[in-house]
Amino acid sequence: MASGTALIYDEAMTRHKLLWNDPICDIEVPERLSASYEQLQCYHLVERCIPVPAREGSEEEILLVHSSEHLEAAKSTQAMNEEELKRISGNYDSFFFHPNTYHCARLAVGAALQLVDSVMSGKVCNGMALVRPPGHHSQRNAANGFCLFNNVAIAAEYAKLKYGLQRILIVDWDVHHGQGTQYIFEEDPSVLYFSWHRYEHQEFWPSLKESDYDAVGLGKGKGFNINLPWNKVGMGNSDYLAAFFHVLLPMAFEFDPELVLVSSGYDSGIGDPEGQMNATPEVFAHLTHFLMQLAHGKLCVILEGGYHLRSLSESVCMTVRTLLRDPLPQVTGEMAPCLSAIESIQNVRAAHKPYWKWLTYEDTSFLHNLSTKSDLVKTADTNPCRDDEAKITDSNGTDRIERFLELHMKNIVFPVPPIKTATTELKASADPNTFPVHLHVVKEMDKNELEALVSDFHADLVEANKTLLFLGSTLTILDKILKKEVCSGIAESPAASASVAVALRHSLHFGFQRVLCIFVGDTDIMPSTEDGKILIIHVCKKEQTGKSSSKHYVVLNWKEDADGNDFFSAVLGFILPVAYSYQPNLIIIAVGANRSLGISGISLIIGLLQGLAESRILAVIEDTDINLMQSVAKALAGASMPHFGVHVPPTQEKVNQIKKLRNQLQQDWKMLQCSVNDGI
Ligand SMILES: NCCCNCCCCCC(=O)CS
Ligand SMILES: [Zn+2]
Repeated sequence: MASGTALIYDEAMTRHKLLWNDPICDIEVPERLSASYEQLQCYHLVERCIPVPAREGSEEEILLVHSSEHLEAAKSTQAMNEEELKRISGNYDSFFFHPNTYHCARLAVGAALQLVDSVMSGKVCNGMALVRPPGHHSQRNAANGFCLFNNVAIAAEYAKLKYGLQRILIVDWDVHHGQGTQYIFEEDPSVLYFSWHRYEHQEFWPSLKESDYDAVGLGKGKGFNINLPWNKVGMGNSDYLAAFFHVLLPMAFEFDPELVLVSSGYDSGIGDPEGQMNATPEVFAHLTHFLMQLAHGKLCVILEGGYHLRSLSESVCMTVRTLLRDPLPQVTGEMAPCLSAIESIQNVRAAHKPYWKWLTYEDTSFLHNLSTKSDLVKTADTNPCRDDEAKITDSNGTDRIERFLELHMKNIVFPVPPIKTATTELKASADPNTFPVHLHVVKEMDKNELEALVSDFHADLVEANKTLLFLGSTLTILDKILKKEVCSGIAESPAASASVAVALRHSLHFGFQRVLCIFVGDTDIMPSTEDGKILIIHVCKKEQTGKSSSKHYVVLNWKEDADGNDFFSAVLGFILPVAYSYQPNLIIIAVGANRSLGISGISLIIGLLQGLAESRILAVIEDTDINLMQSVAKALAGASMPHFGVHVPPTQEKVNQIKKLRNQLQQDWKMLQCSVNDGI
């Protein structure tokens, strides 16, 4: 399993610059690259990455996407004087040439290809390429929107050709629609393209009809082009997370890509003059973390836009830190998507319903059927999504953004230590290669220390006759986590329910305010949760007599489908949104007897929830299945997800159960919202 993060940066790409006055293009400055790199150095992240050199993309590689006319036109600019450069630049929408542009654009292409090679060869697991000029607006025959060659599109074609890949996911979180990339792949089912973008009902550049949610791809490519238009500015962290939970991630897991490329534009971040959005840098750590759960972690992040230097730099650092598998900082802001975001999410889900199994069962419907979309334009008020925060990004807000970000980044807590998973003597740990990840083995708590602890706090929970010892490993590991000596841990227990009950009580006693417990399997002990300090999600086979779900105690009846894992939609569409709404300080994953989930379902939960609680996860395992222990250890240690078997969509009755729970709880846990029809 490859490890390590590549970083590609070449100072030569700073030599493309605007030579004349052009208020549209003057934000695409060389300092975008140097400031980002300097911030990475400042956080000591450069030295933790594996440096990979850029190279010039060859003409042949550029011709994978572009016409020879386009290539020749670009090549001819190297010898031009300023007047000629200005004239040829005028042939394109929002593009400028400099004598070095062609060379820089070839380096940007080559950097992207070097990154693909580093990941596909297993030299690294993932990486980031800091490049300019950007690429996602450029088309077969035209430069556009600061872009000359489409770096990410060429990287996708290159990966298909050289590595025979058949499923590549491109995630474009830049705030502009990568129409260039859409045009290149809209008939190609081997490339799933997802883009969200400021749209404002076609008011915002590039103001294209085909940037709307109903552009789903053409011919064989139908269903493989996903456009999520933002019809208001001021979108924030919760809007972006909801878009991942309810649109991108279910499709991405069903698509099961072999490689993930990110058109990583940070003009969707706060303070950017183009985007006017409110998402803060740490959200990019969470978005990156989710994508690392796909394609065995094979992820290539390639820079596109981002024009507020401080916002750009901080977001780049958040991305690289996550690629290095550092635990994620808590995401800030109210976990509630705004109405406009939910409308867009609902519409794009409805538009894609005919093409995706997981959607087939969801009774999504268009907000307004397409003919009345014009009504939306009339109703759309021009105010940004959240008036209060939007003030931060008003025009003369530059210095105020600096101050805001200065303060915001100071308040961001980076968990220490970076991910380290502890365990006590595991039966299997004798054989090191069964645990392919480094496990920090801790000494058991000694008997009298344990007796003192239990008798003080937990005697009522532990019947006298039960051997106290089994509590030992749970409390030993929990103590290490509470004291931040380790991030996560695995404890074996012959009675998961009792161990969990004591662990929950102990955590609250320690002072944690919100503990999320996901209990998989049958259990009888369910501690009281009414004060909101504990949220239980109980995944079990059979109907729990007399226990209906409530805000802090959710029962999810799920018996995994025999021939595959259908649990994706429950994790992505329900558990993840609830967990992110709750923002726990600690997560306890317990696996009791008769677990009704497969190992991949349990690993998926751990992998996706790891972004929460600063990665503080305690796993309490009753089921001594060695494969389960191994998978849990790998997931906790941040190793990328195992390959999930065949993706089977959940049955109608399982989807109905999720829908019912979503309707029942979406007022409490607002990240569950993905349509406005349910009378929000
Ligand atoms: N009234 C005309 C306004 C034109 N604005 C063009 C902005 C291009 C932005 C391209 C970009 O950021 C790439 S990521
Ligand atoms: Zn952009």
